[in-house]
Parts: sequence; C-alpha cells; structure tokens
Amino acid sequence: MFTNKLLTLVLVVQPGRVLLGMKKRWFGAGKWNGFGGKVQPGETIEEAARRLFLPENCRRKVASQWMHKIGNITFEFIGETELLDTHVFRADNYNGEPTESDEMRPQWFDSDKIPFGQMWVDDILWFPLMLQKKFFGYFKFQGHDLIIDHKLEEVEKL
Ligand SMILES: Nc1nc(NC2CC2)cc(N2CCN(C3COC3)CC2)n1
Repeated sequence: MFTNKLLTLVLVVQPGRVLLGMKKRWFGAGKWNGFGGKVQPGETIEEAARRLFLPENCRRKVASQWMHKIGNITFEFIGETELLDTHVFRADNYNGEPTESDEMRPQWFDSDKIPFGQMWVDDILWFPLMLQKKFFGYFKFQGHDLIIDHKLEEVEKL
C-alpha cells in the first residue's frame, strides 16, 4: 500500500558550525536543509549521497569513509501512498569551499543559530539527535507543515 522513495541528506557538522543550503526550487524550495536528492536505480544510497553532495571534480579525491550514516527518517503524508525514506549522513571532514548551484545556496550557520524557522518543521526535533547520536525517525504529516504524529529513537547502530 505504501511505496518507498529513497532520498539522501548530507549534513556537514563542524565544531561550532553547520553547513546548510537554501533550496532554490522544487520540493522544499525556500527552506534551509542539508544536501541531497533521489537515489537513482543502480546506485547505492552511499553513492547517491556522494554524487549529490560532492561536485564531480572532487569525488574521486575523497575517500569512501568520508561520510558516515547517522540517521534514517521516514516521512508519511496523510492521503499519499509514497513514503520518503530519507537516509541522513554526516560529512564532517568536509574542508572544501561550498559553491552555489542552481539547486542550493550554501551558508555556514553557528550551531546555536540554526534557522529552524526557515526549515522543515521536523528538523528542530531530530537535529539535536543528529548532533550527538545515530537515530531512527518516523514523521506523519498533514500537508507539509503539520506533524500529527512522530517517533524518534536513538540507536547504537543503523
Ligand atoms: N530536513 C528534512 N525534512 C523533511 N521533512 C519532510 C518533508 C516533510 C524532508 C527532508 N528531505 C526530503 C526531501 N529531500 C529533497 C532533496 O531532494 C528531495 C531533502 C531531505 N529533509
């Protein structure tokens, strides 16, 4: 009854700061978020996370353990049969200079000044977990702005 759409989300968390991007179009336009998108057929979730985060020219220079999986969040929308199965990674060793794309405008934020008012409403709930641990999340939405039910649990292993 539900289909699963595999998505990736990469966050760079460094001492005292987090890299976010302003989504410029399509789903989530106008909100700050991590970097990601759809997993294509024939690629792994990790490969998709790298493809969508690292520009072409620096992909081969970056080791595979450069990103690590820290969360998995499933989003359900009342009345819709497609679940968004979002796999969250951290790429803390990122030392590049983020560049603007036609999709995202990157900006560093102080860890204590995350712009939650301009982000998906679930973020304020799981960001604290993402900063410390690994976690599973499930959010049931009414539309795109109202969470009518959710579950969040810290886990040792994903
Ligand atoms: N932080 C956060 N919250 C979400 N909340 C649910 C929407 C209510 C969804 C979400 N993502 C799902 C969409 N994905 C777009 C990039 O290509 C598709 C980014 C990650 N990211």
